[in-house]
Amino acid sequence: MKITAARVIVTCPGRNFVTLKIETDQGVYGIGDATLNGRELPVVSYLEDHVAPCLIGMDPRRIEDIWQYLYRGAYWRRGPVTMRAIAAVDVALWDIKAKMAGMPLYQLLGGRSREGVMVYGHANGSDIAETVDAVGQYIDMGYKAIRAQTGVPGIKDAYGVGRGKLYYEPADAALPSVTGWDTRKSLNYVPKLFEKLRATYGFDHHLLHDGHHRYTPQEAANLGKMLEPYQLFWLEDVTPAENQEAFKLIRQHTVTPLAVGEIFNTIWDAKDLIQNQLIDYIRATIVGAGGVTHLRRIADLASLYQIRTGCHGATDLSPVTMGTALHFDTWVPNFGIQEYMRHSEETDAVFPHDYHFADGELFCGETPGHGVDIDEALAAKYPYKPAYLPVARLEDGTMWNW
Ligand SMILES: O=C(O)C(=O)C[C@H](O)[C@H](O)CO
Ligand SMILES: [Mg+2]
Repeated sequence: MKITAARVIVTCPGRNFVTLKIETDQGVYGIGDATLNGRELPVVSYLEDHVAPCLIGMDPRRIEDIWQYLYRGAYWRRGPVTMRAIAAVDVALWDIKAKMAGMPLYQLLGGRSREGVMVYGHANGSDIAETVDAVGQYIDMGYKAIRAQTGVPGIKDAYGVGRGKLYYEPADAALPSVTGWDTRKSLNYVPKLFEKLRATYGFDHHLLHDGHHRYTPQEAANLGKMLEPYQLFWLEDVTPAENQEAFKLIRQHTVTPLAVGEIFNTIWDAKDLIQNQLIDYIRATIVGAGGVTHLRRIADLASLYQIRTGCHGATDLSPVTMGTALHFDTWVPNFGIQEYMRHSEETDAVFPHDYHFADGELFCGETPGHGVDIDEALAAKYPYKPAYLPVARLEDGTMWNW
């Protein structure tokens, strides 16, 4: 069996997606996602110019060997561009293998560990009152877990506060828009949101919050401590994770569970945090961390330390990643939760899929493969449109972490 073509499809049904389609001499094809939000085109070139020529003629059943060929063979290891390209190939090959086996992907991984996959949705508002209402709407829709982000008086466009309730999309401008940040104002305001949420809805639902890399380790520890009475499911990316020693300080001061990893690319980014038990949830996902083959290794390492998975699932991860992640989540023994930001109707139409939402959970389908396809004719109607993530500045103009 041989790979005959590896084509990259770029489409923008409301936002940009980069998709790889691998075709074989037996008529079976596989689909993988390679989207890198705000920096899409280098991955297109990496795949078209440097990966596709090597794949032609290879045996698509040799998933592990092809993964090692692309990882070791590039010499230049790791990084978001390389690892997204590898992820796209890996997912397309798992799709092919599962289709050939006539099985849904989770069966090849080891079979079902659970029926549905608990997801969390994004509730946001411009202030506490609006965010409390938004959380109520998610509770009414059946969600068991909700991430709450509020605008903060005096901060321009705080992270996580979108315009619509269900379809938040941060990459919204042809050049990066400038948002604001003020740690003092945020530390004064965010705990009040969770106080109000628990007073309004009680403690039956899981609540989550994303610090989006904004706080220093000391401020992060302070926030974690202030949030303890509200029993969060997790506090995410509360400080940047380049210096992983920083998490020791946070850990010493708070029992609020910590989640990190949506920007991690490999097991090497996560290894020290996992082995030192400095986090509770690992957020790496299929498209970011080298596909199913590599994410499985990260999850297995995490399981040794009772750390659970919480795959990134923002809208910049295409339905191909979401579908594949759901098969992964259905199998992985140390599953924690899956992020679920809904895609727009246009995106769902370009990527027909068999997963569905019910009662706060997502369910992968039983179609052989990962269950997500691409309608190429429809995709062609939505050409690539430059879109950037915002940047953040402090009041005095200093650049900060968005
Ligand atoms: O979903 C989250 O937790 C995020 O932090 C979303 C990211 O900002 C988004 O995926 C960046 O492209
Ligand atoms: Mg996040």
